[in-house]
Amino acid sequence: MESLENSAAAGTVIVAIDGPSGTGKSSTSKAVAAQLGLSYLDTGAQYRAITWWMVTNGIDLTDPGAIAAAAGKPEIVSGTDPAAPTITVDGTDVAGPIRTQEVTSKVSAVSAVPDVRTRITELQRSIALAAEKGIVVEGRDIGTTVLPDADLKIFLTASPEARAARRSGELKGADVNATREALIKRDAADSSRKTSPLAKAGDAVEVDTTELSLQQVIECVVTLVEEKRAGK
Ligand SMILES: Nc1ncnc2c1ncn2[C@@H]1O[C@H](COP(=O)(O)OP(=O)(O)O)[C@@H](O)[C@H]1O
Ligand SMILES: Nc1ccn([C@H]2C[C@H](O)[C@@H](COP(=O)(O)OP(=O)(O)O)O2)c(=O)n1
Repeated sequence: MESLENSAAAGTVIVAIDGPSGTGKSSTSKAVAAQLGLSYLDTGAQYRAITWWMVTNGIDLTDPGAIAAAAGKPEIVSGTDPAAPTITVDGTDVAGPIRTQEVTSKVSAVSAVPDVRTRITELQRSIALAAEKGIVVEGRDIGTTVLPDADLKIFLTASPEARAARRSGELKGADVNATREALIKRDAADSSRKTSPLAKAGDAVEVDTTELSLQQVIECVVTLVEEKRAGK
């Protein structure tokens, strides 16, 4: 891999934002990238896209060997404009289909398979290297594994209750308790997998968003990026 420090030296900034589901990673990352003129990458969307392809192609998702054998097949392309992020699989726009309940319930099993992670991690690093002005990359293992040399690492947290309330607000009519249980189950799977689990990097700044508005979280992260840029 070409050193990501080269791009940082050229005046770009690489920001890694990790955390569990519903902590505000996507909304915060998109807004921070837009405000600072940076690219934006939703790595969860990539894991969802490969999961959608496996479901659509009838891969047995109870068999890690079958998942690994198919991991290299789909071509996943992410558009990194924070104002209009896109995701395609073999040229098909999958922005809608990757958000279904079926994909959400299966994505942890697919993303736990090492061959899937190797492939998607390579893709993520090449996208980060290509970002001329820098990039905000959000996910679960960005600060720990994908971009360990990121200029700034943020780890967002929030209580399960706050996260479930936010998510069920999005899924109209969804039961908050059921949403909460599903979130906790997915976080546990993502945190306990052997390869590159959801984890806070030792040098990440933790921001508890439970009592903060989205605007407050955005301002906090923008300030941290500006401080980094100013060399503080
Ligand atoms: N600090 C916050 N306060 C209230 N709602 C928030 C906050 N941060 C995000 N949200 C809302 O919660 C939902 C989930 O946020 P999202 O950014 O998708 O989280 P994640 O990417 O971590 O899963 C969205 O509807 C978003 O608008
Ligand atoms: N860097 C990443 C990003 C996501 N994943 C996996 C684990 C997550 O449960 C799924 C979906 O991620 P996504 O960020 O879309 O999830 P939510 O927006 O929190 O619902 O992908 C991962 O393993 N590594």
